[in-house]
Amino acid sequence: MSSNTNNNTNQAPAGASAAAVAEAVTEHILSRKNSGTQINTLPYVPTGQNDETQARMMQAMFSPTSVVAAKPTTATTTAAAAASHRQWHRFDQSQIKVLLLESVSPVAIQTLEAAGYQVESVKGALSEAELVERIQDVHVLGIRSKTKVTATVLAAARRLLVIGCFCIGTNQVDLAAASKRGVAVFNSPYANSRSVAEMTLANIINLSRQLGDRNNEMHKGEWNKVSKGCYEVRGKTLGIIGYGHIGSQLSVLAEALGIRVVYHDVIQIMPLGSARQLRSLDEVLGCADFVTLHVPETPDTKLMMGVKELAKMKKGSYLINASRGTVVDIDALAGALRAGHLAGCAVDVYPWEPATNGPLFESPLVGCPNTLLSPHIGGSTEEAQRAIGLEVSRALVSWVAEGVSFGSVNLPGLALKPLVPNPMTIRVTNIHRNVPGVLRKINLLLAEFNIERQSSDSNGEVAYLVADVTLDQGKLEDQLRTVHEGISKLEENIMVRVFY
Ligand SMILES: NC(=O)c1ccc[n+]([C@@H]2O[C@H](COP(=O)([O-])OP(=O)(O)OC[C@H]3O[C@@H](n4cnc5c(N)ncnc54)[C@H](O)[C@@H]3O)[C@@H](O)[C@H]2O)c1
Ligand SMILES: O=C(O)[C@H](O)COP(=O)(O)O
Repeated sequence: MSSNTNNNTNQAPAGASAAAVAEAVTEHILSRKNSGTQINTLPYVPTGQNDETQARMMQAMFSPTSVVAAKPTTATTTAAAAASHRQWHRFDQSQIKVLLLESVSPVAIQTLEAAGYQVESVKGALSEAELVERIQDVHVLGIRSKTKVTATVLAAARRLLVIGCFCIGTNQVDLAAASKRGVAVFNSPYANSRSVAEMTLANIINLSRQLGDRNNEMHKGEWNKVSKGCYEVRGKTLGIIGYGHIGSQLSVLAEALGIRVVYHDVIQIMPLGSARQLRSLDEVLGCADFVTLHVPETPDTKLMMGVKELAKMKKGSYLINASRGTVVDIDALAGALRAGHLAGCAVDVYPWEPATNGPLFESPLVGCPNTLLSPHIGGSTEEAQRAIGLEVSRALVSWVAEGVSFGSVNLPGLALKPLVPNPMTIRVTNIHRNVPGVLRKINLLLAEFNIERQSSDSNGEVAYLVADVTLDQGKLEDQLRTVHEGISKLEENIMVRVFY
């Protein structure tokens, strides 16, 4: 294998400095993005190259379209395999850079460090401009609900392979832009559902007994023993909007207290216990003593509780919002509370939330009667954060190290068997545009080898294919190159990675 194996036209000339090499690679990536053409760099690096070539090829290797990962060394790897792999500059897990924001659980840091990655953890969220600056060399980004990953951020994320949302919601990520760039997004779909359901139940009882107001008075030294306007929750009606993981969990807990449960959801969902699905939001608003929101942030749920909807709620009823701040018109809610139409509210999420802890919160709800405000802590329990930390960090490692997309919220989820422990078997993974004929082109490239297994699935505009392919003894280098280059050059290609 000659030292001039990288035949991309934008590569730095021989003898170029490390800085020039980095520039050349950057330029190459930009030109690809601008022109829509595909990167044609060789991601695997033959040994025995001079430092410059190594540096250049490492740069190429860590561009997002051409990472090649090696199988982690396992007990089953034979000496022959090791010898064979020694011909190549292996993908080094310690090169993977992880940026975690918003105080992600320490258990996630441990998992990612155990995988060999370089992990940087930041307490708060970052603004778009800060993230654009920080993300350029990052392969793995971990966030919670606050950090917005916009198309602009993604455009700056030249090396990004994956985003982990260490929470349920994924509305903070431009999922379509991520898919188009071959960036997988994972979340934790239900590890904090129970925590939110329990807090909502606590809020229902607290509102019904005006415990927030009594607590505030006592802290000011005021003894105010009253029963007027305070009720048991037994026999009252709870209206749940969004009967998903959280809504249905709450339904069960509430019925155990003797609360009647009705719900509204855009899809037909089997009621748990004695709960009843009503036909419309209005029907729920008209009969519930407590209305609680558990919908995702979507164009349809934006301001779904506005002036009109609040007016349709029963006089003296209560509203609880632990979903997303955009779902409720917060000025209208403050108006309904001050006018005495609503008897109270509990709010955990806001249209604007501070990026860090500190005395930064402002809201029209401050000072409203019987109003319980919490700083977006519905899912913030030790149990939930630990479970989320483990679940998401494991998904990130499986994606980076083996191309496993199962559980991805933006790419088709393929549950894959582990890599075959055969030194000649490689795993080819390819994200491509979902257009007619593309699978035929890929399979033409793979056809001359033994395909051990293959899966593919599509998800609107994007499809994902994984093939475990056994190459021929002694021809690994050439065949790897043929497969990688061939797929890279396809006009439908978004991202190709080969694991060996
Ligand atoms: N406060 C917190 O800390 C916290 C924690 C976890 C989740 N959340 C928020 O709660 C939301 C719900 O979580 P989940 O796990 O129950 O989600 P889920 O996806 O399991 O359930 C959401 C339900 O809402 C329904 N829905 C969607 N649009 C609707 C509409 N317009 N009208 C009625 N129903 C609609 C869906 O069909 C689904 O059944 C999350 O998307 C997240 O934004 C907040
Ligand atoms: O989407 C979620 O899971 C909740 O809103 C919790 O978000 P957080 O991790 O930022 O507290």
